[in-house]
Amino acid sequence: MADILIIDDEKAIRKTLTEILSFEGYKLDEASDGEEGLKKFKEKTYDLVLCDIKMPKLDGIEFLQKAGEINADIPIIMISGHGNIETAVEAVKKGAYDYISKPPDLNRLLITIRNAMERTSLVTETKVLKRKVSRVQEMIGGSAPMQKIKETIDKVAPTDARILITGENGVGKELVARWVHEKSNRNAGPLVEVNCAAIPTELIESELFGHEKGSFTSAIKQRIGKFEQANGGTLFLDEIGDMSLSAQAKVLRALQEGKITRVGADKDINVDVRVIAATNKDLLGEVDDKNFRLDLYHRLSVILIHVPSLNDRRDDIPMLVDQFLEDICADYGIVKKSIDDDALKLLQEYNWTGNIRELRNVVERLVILSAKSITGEDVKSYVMPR
Ligand SMILES: Nc1ncnc2c1ncn2[C@@H]1O[C@H](COP(=O)(O)OP(=O)(O)OP(=O)(O)O)[C@@H](O)[C@H]1O
Repeated sequence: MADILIIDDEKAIRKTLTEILSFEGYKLDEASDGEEGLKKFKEKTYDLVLCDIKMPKLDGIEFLQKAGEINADIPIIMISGHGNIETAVEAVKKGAYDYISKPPDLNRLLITIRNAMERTSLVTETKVLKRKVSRVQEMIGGSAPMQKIKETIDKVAPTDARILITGENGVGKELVARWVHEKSNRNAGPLVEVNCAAIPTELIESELFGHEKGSFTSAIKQRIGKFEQANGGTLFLDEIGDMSLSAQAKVLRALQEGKITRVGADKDINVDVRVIAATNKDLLGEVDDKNFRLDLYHRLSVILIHVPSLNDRRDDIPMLVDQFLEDICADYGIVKKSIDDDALKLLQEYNWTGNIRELRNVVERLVILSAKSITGEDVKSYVMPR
């Protein structure tokens, strides 16, 4: 059932609108001036607002502007008296969905409300679709470390420099790699990803370099490897710290000579590939333990980008929460829920694993279990301290 907020200083108008709309099955809240209206608007996510233009304290136009800064997705319909049709038209230009005149005409009122709600669901649908077709997800975060990462990406992306991205699980290493590719001159070429930890040691060479038919028992047909697939583009070697020493030797050769050989073949193939690698391990420690080749480390780490854990960039949490709220509510096909300052503060102070997926899961849980506005109490009940 849709929630509507009526803001009008005339009690009689509020009463009439409430009667008509509750009869139609809407749930109503009332406010008697713009200031009270704004307070309610902040506390709860409405599906629609009906707002008078001329009111004490905060007038309709000011309300429209402030509400737009809080949540621009909620349609606002202005209620205009005789003397202020021009202002109502101006309000529509400034983003109001439409206006109705006083005294409200029943049919026009209901049709306008229904159309506005339909538009909201279209807007939500469009957002979901846009997100699905957009190539790379936005990298959220204005904290000092994130700003530095974004600056580094801008500087190094257009060069062909190899990059080693370090950081714990789920901190956004892959996203960094995607943005480097997107902002590089190779963005028309492919971005091919290999998760070195997920491939059994004995198959990694064939995965990276391909193989000829019959080169080993299960090689029933010829196969093109990831290096070849990434030709003209970028190869993202994720979890490089888990690669076997023999595969490391071959990767090193590919990087040194720009050539690869398919398993079981005797001729070389030239490849033009930019390599970006990522790891959650301390690679130099792995070198000390003789699990990783120092010469390969040097080849890969021309540029080093370290992505810090979420706990080391808590300033980004409110922005991430806001983005996740938007994404998750859009996925569920509901109007974006709001979150109050107490809840945000608790999330900002929480002891995270550092993995951004954990934050997303928590926001999803809060969206499912909380009312339209997520409060500090919700966080206390649904997000258990670890
Ligand atoms: N700055 C960010 N803004 C928005 N979403 C982000 C950000 N960083 C990471 N994410 C999201 O968090 C999730 C984990 O990110 P990603 O896969 O890039 O991390 P990773 O460090 O490569 O993880 P893993 O170590 O598991 O390979 C993804 O869904 C990603 O889109």
